Amino acid sequence: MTMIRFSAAGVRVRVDDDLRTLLHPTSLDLTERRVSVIGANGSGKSTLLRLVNGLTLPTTGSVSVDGVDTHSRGADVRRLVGFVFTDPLAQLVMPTGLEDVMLSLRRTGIRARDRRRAALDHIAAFGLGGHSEQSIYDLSGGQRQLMALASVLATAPRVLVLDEPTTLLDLTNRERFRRVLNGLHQQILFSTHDLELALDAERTLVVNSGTIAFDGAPADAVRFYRELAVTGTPS
Ligand SMILES: Nc1ncnc2c1ncn2[C@@H]1O[C@H](COP(=O)(O)OP(=O)(O)OP(=O)(O)O)[C@@H](O)[C@H]1O
Repeated sequence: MTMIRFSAAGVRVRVDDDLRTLLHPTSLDLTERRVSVIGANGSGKSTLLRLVNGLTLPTTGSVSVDGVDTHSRGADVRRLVGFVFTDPLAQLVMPTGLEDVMLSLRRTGIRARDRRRAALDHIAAFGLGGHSEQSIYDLSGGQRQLMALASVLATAPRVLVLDEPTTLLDLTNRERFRRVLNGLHQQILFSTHDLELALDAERTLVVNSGTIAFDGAPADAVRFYRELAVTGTPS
C-alpha cells in the first residue's frame, strides 16, 4: 500500500486578528488499505483529509504520499490521490457524467479518439450505463454520488480520499456505495458520521479539537468516540 505520511503536520489560519489552530502538529504513517476518520462537527476531519492531496497545505511540518510532498509537488500528489467531496455537485464540473469522465480520462494516457468508448465502459461498470448522457442535475443523489466516484476513479488514483461520502444517500444507495468502496483495490481514507461505515476499515482515527485523540482498531475507536461524545472525556 501507499505510505501517507504526516510529519508534525499542523494547520493554523488567521481569522481576523487571531491565529486559529485547525490541526495541531500531527505525525502519522498510514499504510492500511482502509482508514476511517470520525469525530464531532468542526473537529478537523476535513482538514486532515484535505492535507492528503494538498487541497489544504500544512503551515507547519509536511505531508507526503509515497514520498511526494504535497507542498512542493502538489500536481504530482493530485495525480496519486483522488478526492471525493461530500456533495457530488461540487465535484462534477461537466454537464453530463460522460463528459466529466472523458475529462478525467484526459489525465490518463488514453488517446482522444478512444476516450468516449472508454468513458462509456467505465460508467457502465458502475451500473450507470443508462445515465451517461443525462444532465448531472437530473440524476438521483445516489446516482450522482456514484458518478462522482466513477469520475475520480477514471483518473486511476492510487489513493482515494472521501469526505463524508454517504451523508446525502438513503439506506439503499449507502449500501450500494459501500459495496462499491469495499470492492476497490485503492487505498482509501474516508471521514464519516456513520459509525457503522467507520467499522469498514482496518484502522480508525478519532479527531477531537484538532488532534488525533485515538488511533487504533475501528471498534475501539467507535467506543472511544461514543464515550467522548457523551461525557466529554473518554475513560
Ligand atoms: N479556511 C478556514 N478558515 C477558518 N476556519 C476554518 C477554515 N477551514 C476550516 N475552519 C474551521 O476549522 C474547524 C475544523 O473544520 P473541518 O471542516 O476540518 O471539520 P470537520 O471535522 O470536517 O467538521 P464536519 O463534521 O462538520 O464536516 C471548524 O471549526 C471550521 O470552522
